[in-house]
Amino acid sequence: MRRLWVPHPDLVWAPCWLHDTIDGIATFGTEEGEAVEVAAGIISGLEEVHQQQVVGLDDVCCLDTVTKAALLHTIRARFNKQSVYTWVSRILLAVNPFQVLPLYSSEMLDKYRFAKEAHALPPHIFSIAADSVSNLQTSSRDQAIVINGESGAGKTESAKLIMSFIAEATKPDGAEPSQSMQDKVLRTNPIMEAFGNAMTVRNNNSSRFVKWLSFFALDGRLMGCEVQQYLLEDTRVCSVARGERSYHIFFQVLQAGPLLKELALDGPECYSYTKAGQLTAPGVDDGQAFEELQEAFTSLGIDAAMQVQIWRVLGAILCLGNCSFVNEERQEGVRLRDESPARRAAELLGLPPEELTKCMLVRKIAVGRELVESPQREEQAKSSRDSLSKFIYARLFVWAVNCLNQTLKADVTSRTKARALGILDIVTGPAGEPFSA
Ligand SMILES: Nc1ncnc2c1ncn2[C@@H]1O[C@H](COP(=O)(O)OP(=O)(O)OP(=O)(O)O)[C@@H](O)[C@H]1O
Repeated sequence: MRRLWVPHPDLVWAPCWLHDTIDGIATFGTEEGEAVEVAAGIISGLEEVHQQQVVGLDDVCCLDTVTKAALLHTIRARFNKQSVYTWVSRILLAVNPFQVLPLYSSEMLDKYRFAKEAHALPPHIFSIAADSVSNLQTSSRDQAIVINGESGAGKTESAKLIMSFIAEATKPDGAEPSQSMQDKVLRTNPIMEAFGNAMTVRNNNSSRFVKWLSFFALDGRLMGCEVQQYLLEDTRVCSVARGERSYHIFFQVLQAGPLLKELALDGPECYSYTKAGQLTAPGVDDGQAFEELQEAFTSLGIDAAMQVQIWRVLGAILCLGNCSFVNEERQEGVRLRDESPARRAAELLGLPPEELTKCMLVRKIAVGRELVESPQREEQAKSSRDSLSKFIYARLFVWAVNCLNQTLKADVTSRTKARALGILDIVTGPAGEPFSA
């Protein structure tokens, strides 16, 4: 009986046995006994199934004949056995299991860490990490890992697993975990996620920026690390699509009762920027995340007083979002409908309220060498308000990243001699289009 790759409504391609062809209709049967009918005319264009293509080989490049169907089925057959990783030569394909699998224990980490040839072991994210660490230690060349996929594919989780591996594999013997550079590196995660992640319809903890992380190692020891962020989706500060949420950090701050009292802030249902979207994100515990964020800041040298300054800036952005405008009577321009949100925003930022208000109500135009002020219309005032909020948020994010880098940086002499290992976490669209903010 012939066995062919047949178009399937759910599986896209399925390996099927040809049973019969009657009146121009070919009837196939899947391995599970499901009947699949296709027009007999297409049979001549279908590929033969080779046994090797259905067993779920570790490496797609070991297939004698690689077709889209064979590639897809290999990954599917492996996934069904809870093997979420597959090699394509030295590229690792990872399928998000959306469940905790027993794949990342310390025993597993050690298995890859101490293997002579990690690539010879079953495909695993630790194998990629082990390879790059070993190359970092033995070769004179810098290393880079590119993690790429759609939103929700598991890039951030993969990056975190690689970071944990690197932290463990480069830890000096006997180092106190809580004081080590390794621990500091891992502590960047809650901070980057609080400022740069948000709930979207595809992922409740979606990174809304591109992250480049560089580790610097000298003689196999981690000397420092640097985080760079690009293309933060700043529009999310002011507006979100249906079913989505603004950045986690706003909701983390707004759930902290005593802090709200201290800063005279209210819950997320009281601010235009937060109430425009979802107030909670399933699976995201804002309270716990806020505790982790505070611990991370503290351990990276950003003390409680500085943290309050950060919460004040965030509070100010929320208050700015509550500013609305009405047309002036009998003259051009608009005024604030209610002055209290702008006044509160100014207080939190430590600015004169009239200066902050002017940024929204008045436009400055350069005429020759002079700056001329002209009153704004309502839409223009709203746009200025939102631009200001986005600008402040983006600057705060940059500032937080710079603070992390100050704590994590290797000194210049060791850095010039050190080798670098970079990790790029970048999203692509469904058809592999590059990211755009
Ligand atoms: N290896 C894994 N094991 C278990 N669950 C995982 C794994 N990878 C991802 N997930 C689950 O999938 C969710 C989405 O993963 P992740 O945030 O890493 O996606 P992403 O590709 O970074 O998305 P985005 O581009 O939107 O940031 C995680 O919150 C987690 O629940």
